[in-house]
Amino acid sequence: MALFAPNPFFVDWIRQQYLDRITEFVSSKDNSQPVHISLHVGHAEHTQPNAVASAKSPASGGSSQASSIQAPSHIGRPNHSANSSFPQNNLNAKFTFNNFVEGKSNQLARAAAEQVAENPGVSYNPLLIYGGVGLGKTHLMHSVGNLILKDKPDSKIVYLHSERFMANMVKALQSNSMDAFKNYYRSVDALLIDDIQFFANKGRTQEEFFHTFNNLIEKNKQVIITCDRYPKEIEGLEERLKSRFGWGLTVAIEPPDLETRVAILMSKASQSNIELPHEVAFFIAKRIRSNVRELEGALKRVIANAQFTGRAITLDFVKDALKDLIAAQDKLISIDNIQKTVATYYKIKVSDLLSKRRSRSITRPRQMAMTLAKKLTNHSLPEIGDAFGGRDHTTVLHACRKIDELKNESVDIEEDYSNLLRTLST
Ligand SMILES: Nc1ncnc2c1ncn2[C@@H]1O[C@H](COP(=O)(O)OP(=O)(O)OP(=O)(O)O)[C@@H](O)[C@H]1O
Repeated sequence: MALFAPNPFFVDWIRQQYLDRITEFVSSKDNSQPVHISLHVGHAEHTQPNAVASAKSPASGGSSQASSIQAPSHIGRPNHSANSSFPQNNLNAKFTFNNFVEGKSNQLARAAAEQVAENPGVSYNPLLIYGGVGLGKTHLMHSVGNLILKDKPDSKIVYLHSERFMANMVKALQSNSMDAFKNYYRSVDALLIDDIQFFANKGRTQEEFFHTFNNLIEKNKQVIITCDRYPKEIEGLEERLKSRFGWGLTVAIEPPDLETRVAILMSKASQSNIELPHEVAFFIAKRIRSNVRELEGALKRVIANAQFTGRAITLDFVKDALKDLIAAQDKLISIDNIQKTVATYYKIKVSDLLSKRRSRSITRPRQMAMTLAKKLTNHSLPEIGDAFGGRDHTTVLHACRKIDELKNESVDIEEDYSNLLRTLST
């Protein structure tokens, strides 16, 4: 026996809430053979000639069309207008593990995401990926969803931005359909929710998400969350949520290093069937350091310009095509800017960084600032030394080595480095 409903949401909702009771009801009318009821989207009279029952949308009154079997009158119905806005089957098929370029900066996040995709609800739950804008958090999230779907095509995977969760909730509140809202989000196999920082200071949304989250985790349904910073740093996010986010695994994505940026450019170019000379990829990657989205934007601009003018993609051509973008980037991350950011972070003065003072409280921030200047600007070691009160290039080299070493030994230094890198790169 087949039951029809007007949309996938309604089908899910009936399955979750009423299928057992409907089956029981139908069996009690006809106990000559076991009753199996399947649920479909559509209308019995249009789609399946041999169907015997059709659950109608609330607007149409809900009576059975193709047979005398009536849905029990106590079955409530969700508000249709609110439901139609719930996201479903909305993964971006373009984002997969295959086209996600791995580098040191995203290795851990990628490995964790792959684990989750292979064992949803079991490995790490929730999986929380955080990092600056345009670094591939959403890409990884969709990759997990796409892989789960490939293995289990019937899974209900819902991806949505935190703002959409809030908007759906507000709509449900307005239309008196909170039960439908709750049922929908608590019936998924995996909930992928992007940019959770938008929940800051939204008490009611956090409350609702808290219960949805608990419900899903209790049922071993996978939750994946992304955030633009370490969640504990979000002001206005309830402690109980922050602590729950830490139940599973929290992984960072850092801005990619030069080699990874080159690899990403080569990969994106080849996806667009463009042969990108290696020196050109290297040039773009060296100049555009902020994030992968910017990198992709630069490449798209180069490709469009080349196609428009019919010119070959040479180094000179690219320098010209990207000159304003590169000037803007250079302005954004200057040694000056790095010194100011580092001084503010460690609550010292910029003049301390440039001074001859050798106390630990000044030396470490100075070494950190030099290391960041080396990583984020195109200045040479002597230029950086000069900018730090006329120091020698070997001092800068020593600073870079020292910070690299300390990053492996001290969680605090590692965290300082990541925080500063993120602040400066976004
Ligand atoms: N390692 C990578 N390999 C291939 N493409 C990448 C990689 N990292 C990021 N990208 C691409 O960069 C673009 C931006 O990535 P994405 O939207 O996932 O960033 P995000 O971290 O979610 O940023 P936001 O916080 O702004 O939402 C996407 O087109 C994505 O495919």
